[in-house]
Amino acid sequence: MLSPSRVPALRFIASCKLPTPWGEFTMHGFEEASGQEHVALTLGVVDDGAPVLVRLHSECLTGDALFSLRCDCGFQLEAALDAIAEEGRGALLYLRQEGRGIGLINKIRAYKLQDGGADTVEANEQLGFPADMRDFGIARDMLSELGIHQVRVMTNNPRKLETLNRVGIAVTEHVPLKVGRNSHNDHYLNTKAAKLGHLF
Ligand SMILES: Nc1nc2c(ncn2[C@@H]2O[C@H](COP(=O)(O)OP(=O)(O)OP(=O)(O)O)[C@@H](O)[C@H]2O)c(=O)[nH]1
Ligand SMILES: [Zn+2]
Repeated sequence: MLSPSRVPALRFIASCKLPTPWGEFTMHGFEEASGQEHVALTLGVVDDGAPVLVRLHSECLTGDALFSLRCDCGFQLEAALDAIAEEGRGALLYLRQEGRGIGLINKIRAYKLQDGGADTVEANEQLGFPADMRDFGIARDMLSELGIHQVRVMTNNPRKLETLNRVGIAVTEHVPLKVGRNSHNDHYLNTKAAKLGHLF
């Protein structure tokens, strides 16, 4: 249950079935006051109080849908769905935070700067953005609405774990998600470890 004393950052809209190669998920739609939309996919019973295997996945159109090798996102998305399907229970929050929050067109601008030699953090900064604009706090309202209060989180990003604990979602386990390293994203992943604190 959401605390009555605070206004949720986003609102639950509707749920439907979503059959996939990994099984039949339920897809839940949410909307922020700004109009930004997010979805969660759940498999099995997730509101029984036991810790739930969860992935907070930030939108990456290029990696998730267009098979880009510049990052590890598509591989992580598949690995997370594999793990949830194997347990028969879990949740994937698909957060519409494209380009670490700067949006798709700005991510293309950032990629162009990286084509010219900047690293992923320098490119954001040259465009006038912080290295990472994402607020993972929005996951609290999605998880609360789904009846999930304890999570086992698949990520390499310690900021996701810290944020969930800070907003009152108990992280009972950190599950690393190290997949998809290749010659195109090797430098990018090393920069994330060195400058953004990712655990590899
Ligand atoms: N601005 C910018 N965004 C990027 C770049 N490469 C990937 N992204 C975005 O970064 C987000 C994914 O972040 P990652 O740092 O790969 O991973 P994470 O979500 O922090 O951590 P994990 O849970 O371990 O995946 C997605 O929104 C991508 O669109 C880049 O070079 N520049
Ligand atoms: Zn990506």
